[in-house]
Amino acid sequence: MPEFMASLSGVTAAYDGTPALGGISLDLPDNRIVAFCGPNGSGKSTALRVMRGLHKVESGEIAVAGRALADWSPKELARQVAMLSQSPQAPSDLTVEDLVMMGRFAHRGRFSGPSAEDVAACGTALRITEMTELKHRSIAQLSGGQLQRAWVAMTLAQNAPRIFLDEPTNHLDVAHAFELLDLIRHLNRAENRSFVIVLHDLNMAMRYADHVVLFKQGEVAASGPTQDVLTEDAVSSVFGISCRILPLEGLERPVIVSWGKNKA
Ligand SMILES: Nc1ncnc2c1ncn2[C@@H]1O[C@H](COP(=O)(O)OP(=O)(O)OP(=O)(O)O)[C@@H](O)[C@H]1O
Repeated sequence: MPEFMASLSGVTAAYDGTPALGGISLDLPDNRIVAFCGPNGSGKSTALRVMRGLHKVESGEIAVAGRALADWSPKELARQVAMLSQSPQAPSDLTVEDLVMMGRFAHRGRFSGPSAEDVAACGTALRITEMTELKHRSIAQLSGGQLQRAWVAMTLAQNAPRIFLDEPTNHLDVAHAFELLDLIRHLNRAENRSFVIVLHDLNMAMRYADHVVLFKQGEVAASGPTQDVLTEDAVSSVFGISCRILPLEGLERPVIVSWGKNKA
């Protein structure tokens, strides 16, 4: 088993010549929940996309599961890493069940129908995301949070050992956000699946992540075990806000309290 689910060395990336990643180096531990945190536009999504081979790097090296990204075939990589991007698109007349079945593309032959294994994987993904009752509904007729859960189900149906999720709690109410993160923790602890999750809620990152990468302006400001990275100084300096990190009785990890840019 590889030590790192992904390693980046001196990776630069750009959009139409404008830099988005300025030479980042990272080793992301395998079998862990890794959170990417940082301000808007700091490079979190771009880092995920280059790690999944969806955006070309300008320079630098990337390895996934101990093997250079360029050495994976697209289908092999899809079996290895499932990714949910921030604003995924699909035809609106698809049903939830059709969408989730799309997650099985890496396991299916070009002209073959779904196998018993495909059907079982989709059934499990629908059940664990609580979408079974809505499986016949068209995706155009879902609420924002239901649609997000349908996309998460599609990503989980891929049954990849490594899963990248870009803001998976988008549109979810607080209870469903906790449920999703509990599910991620269960899939990590019970099935050894590795996750990289982009999270804006620092308290969610504090509670659920084993490892945090803090991005700032296309650079890595800090990367390491959650409580070593999410310190008052680091959060204040990366986000430009005042905060305190306080223990709360009954919780294993402390909570981050911020009152914005002003001093108390
Ligand atoms: N498709 C694109 N075309 C041009 N520039 C882009 C594109 N996507 C991102 N960028 C730019 O690249 C930089 C990094 O963006 P990225 O989406 O990686 O940041 P992020 O940390 O994920 O942001 P957010 O928290 O807002 O989702 C930003 O300056 C952004 O404007």
